[in-house]
Amino acid sequence: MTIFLFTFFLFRLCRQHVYQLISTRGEDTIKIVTAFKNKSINFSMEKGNGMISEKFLNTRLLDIVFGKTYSGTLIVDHEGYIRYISRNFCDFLKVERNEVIGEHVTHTIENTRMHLVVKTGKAELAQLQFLRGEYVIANRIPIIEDGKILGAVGIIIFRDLYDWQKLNTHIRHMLSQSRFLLEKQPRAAGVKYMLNDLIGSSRQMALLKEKIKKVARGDITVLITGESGTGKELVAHSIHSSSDRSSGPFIKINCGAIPEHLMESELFGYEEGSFTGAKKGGKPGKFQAAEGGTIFLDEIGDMPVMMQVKLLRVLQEKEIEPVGAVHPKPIDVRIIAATNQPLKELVEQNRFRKDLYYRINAIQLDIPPLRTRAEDIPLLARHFLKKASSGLGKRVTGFSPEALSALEGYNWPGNIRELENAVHAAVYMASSDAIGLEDLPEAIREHLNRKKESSLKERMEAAEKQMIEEALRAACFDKKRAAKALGIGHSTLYDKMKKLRIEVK
Ligand SMILES: Nc1ncnc2c1ncn2[C@@H]1O[C@H](COP(=O)(O)OP(=O)(O)OP(=O)(O)O)[C@@H](O)[C@H]1O
Repeated sequence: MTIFLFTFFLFRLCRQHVYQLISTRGEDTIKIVTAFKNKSINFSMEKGNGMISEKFLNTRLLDIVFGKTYSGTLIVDHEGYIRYISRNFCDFLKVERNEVIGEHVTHTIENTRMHLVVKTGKAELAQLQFLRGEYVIANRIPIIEDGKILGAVGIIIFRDLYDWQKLNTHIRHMLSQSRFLLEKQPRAAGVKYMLNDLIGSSRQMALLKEKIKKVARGDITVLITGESGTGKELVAHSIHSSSDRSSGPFIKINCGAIPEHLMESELFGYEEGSFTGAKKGGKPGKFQAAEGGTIFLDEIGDMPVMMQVKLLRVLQEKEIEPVGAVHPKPIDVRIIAATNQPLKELVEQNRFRKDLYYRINAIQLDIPPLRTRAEDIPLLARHFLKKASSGLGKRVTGFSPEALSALEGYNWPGNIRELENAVHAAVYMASSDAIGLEDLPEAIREHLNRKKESSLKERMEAAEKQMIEEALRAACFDKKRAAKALGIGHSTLYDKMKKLRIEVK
């Protein structure tokens, strides 16, 4: 609602300008006929060839109309060349007007889309634009006469810098609030993701989604395995939100992050007076908080052995024993566990209880590392690009082919988390609407360079091998003659044949 009102306010502000222009009818230069009704401005010129030129723009008049407002105005012609720019816009951009008139808009204004609006003929209203390190609100309206695009008017809204910074903070806050509300509304406590949030079209991902749907139905304990950053937590959320418990809570515990001496009370709660410093009335634990829902035990491999015994009891008896309680309490909670450690090896090293391992391992969902499903990378990268660009209010809409192929060729030791962070950082760095190779993190570019170097080396070796084999054949496999024909010494030929694994029967 707040965003709507805000946008409406900006919209009115721009409309006001256009009406001011309309009221200037009768000037011998431009007659502006209609305004925002069709999301475009129709200019009708009393003189001229239908193209916008300085001759037909009364700069003085436009300065009077636009000069004293809190918005910057720009007019480009049908090719995107600047024909008019208001003084306050020049001040904001820190450019001289006479230097930018006649320049292409892309040379003067970062992240502009005016040159695209004159191509599409479609208005873009109340868009966030990142300009000189700040967000501005931009309205870009094509100028159309008799169905022909003559140019476009761009209006950016700003006040003085201090006011603008306040507005900027306000917008960021509103954006994060609206996202938070949208995401939160349909989901139960603690639930962040649904099955649809699991992006990936590879065969492995399709199988995984099928398995999630199957296991979601019952109450059976599930063990999710996979390298760090592959999406184990996301899968746990998806199981919960696809299950009959989806309206119940989803409680996550990181078993590696809770100090051992606090774990029991954290998980099962405590009764009043059970230890010095215990709260009056006691305190419920995470299991009680998850009643009717799901508890997600992340990094279960890090759970202390003593706690493993207690957890096994919960699984078998479906009851918990809060610290200091006289009687156990029944509990209705589904358990999902996850680990990136080889639990079987931990069992062999007596660091994980065998009975608990068999109890939780009945259904195991293994998430494959990203490097084994490169076909998911473009889809994921575009998903994270959309997320990052809307979060940062920056219009970055795609990847250059080189950048995309570098992402596909990288080995992603940090898996999807690393890809998400890489795309986020690249959106920050991007200076056009497509992420280029130069915007990607150094690790990815270095990996690409190493691959290029090694492929050059491989190709050189292959060519060398071919030449030696040909020389050997031509010399009827007489090595001395072949070496002479190649212009190298006898022993050098031997070394090369050994290195390149060339065998002569
Ligand atoms: N298939 C996917 N589609 C979209 N986003 C994903 C996918 N898998 C993982 N992510 C995102 O990647 C990030 C890491 O995922 P998550 O925390 O679930 O990984 P994890 O395996 O639990 O990691 P760790 O073992 O380090 O705890 C999260 O931001 C998550 O939203």
